[in-house]
Amino acid sequence: MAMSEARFGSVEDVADALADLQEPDGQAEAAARARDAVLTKPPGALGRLEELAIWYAAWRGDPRPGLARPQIVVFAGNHGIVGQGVSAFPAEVTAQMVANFAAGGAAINQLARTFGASLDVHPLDLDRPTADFTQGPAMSEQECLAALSTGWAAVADDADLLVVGEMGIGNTTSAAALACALWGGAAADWTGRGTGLDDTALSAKAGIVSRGLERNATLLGDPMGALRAVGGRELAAMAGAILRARHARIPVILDGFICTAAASVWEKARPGALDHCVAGHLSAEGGHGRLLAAIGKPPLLSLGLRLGEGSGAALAVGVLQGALACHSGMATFAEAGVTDG
Ligand SMILES: O=C(O)c1ccc[n+]([C@@H]2O[C@H](COP(=O)([O-])O)[C@@H](O)[C@H]2O)c1
Ligand SMILES: Cc1cc2nc[nH]c2cc1C
Repeated sequence: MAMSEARFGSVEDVADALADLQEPDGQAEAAARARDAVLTKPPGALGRLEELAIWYAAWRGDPRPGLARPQIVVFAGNHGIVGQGVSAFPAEVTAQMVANFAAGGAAINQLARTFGASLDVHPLDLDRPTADFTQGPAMSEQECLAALSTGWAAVADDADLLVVGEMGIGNTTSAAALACALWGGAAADWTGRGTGLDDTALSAKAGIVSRGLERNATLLGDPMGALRAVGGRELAAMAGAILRARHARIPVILDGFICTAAASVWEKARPGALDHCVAGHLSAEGGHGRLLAAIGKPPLLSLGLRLGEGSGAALAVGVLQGALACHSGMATFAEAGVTDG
């Protein structure tokens, strides 16, 4: 993308976008709630599906919505921190998995097809990893803005649901550092096994997260500064896509630990900025539960997944499809001639 086309040329552009957020449609929400109350079921019997459908109706401005064009976008990035031995897999797997996505062989390809979602994959400068954040900031301001802009541009205007996912060997280390910078606590609270570290490597990883936070301390007071200091290109791109979705009133299903860490930059900068998002699932990555609690989002699913790629969120698309099929398709008590309770 030419620089002149980039959505974010400066940090001020990002602050402006965050200051100017769309809100849900209160009338559609009230009408959806009224409809939910007269559907042929005991009140509340569809549990969290009911609030889920009403939430979606409010963001779409339609009290009886369908879900026709779910879009999954996966961003891939490489991380200098991998040189410190923080992953069970080598950095080359990031590009190899991008090839696997293109060939249709990854889990997310199967899940996208299962739930009728489009799938776009954006590799971000894979042959130019971010800097090792124990040595200095992972990204320059311009690198971070370029990745945010790529994410912003990746969202289809006519999508009616967005799932953002990622692929990036080493990115659970970045996500742990970002979560710790934003939400406080000890590095070990946020550090998990990623692709499968043993106990020794896990405690070394927490030490590396801690060193990275000390090294970048001057940048961490500001959420955007934290994103560029210890994040990565795919994290910034996910954040850009999530912000664009808010501007287009496209509801978002968040995926696992890395996706949630990236999204939480906006929640920290402006509480409520993620009101258009739900948490798709609870990842097995240590720290994800704590992070979901920090942003106040209970997960829809808890299946022990720790894959990334948007996989947990893609499964939750099926839950939302079910919620909307019931909400928009069920008969009312009056229509069905069923006696109200
Ligand atoms: O989504 C999650 O919660 C999640 C948890 C653990 C690992 N991952 C995936 O595994 C990769 C990062 O793991 P690691 O060990 O290389 O930091 C990256 O490609 C992620 O998509 C993803
Ligand atoms: C094989 C593999 C597939 C992945 N998909 C998302 N993260 C991943 C990490 C690895 C190692």
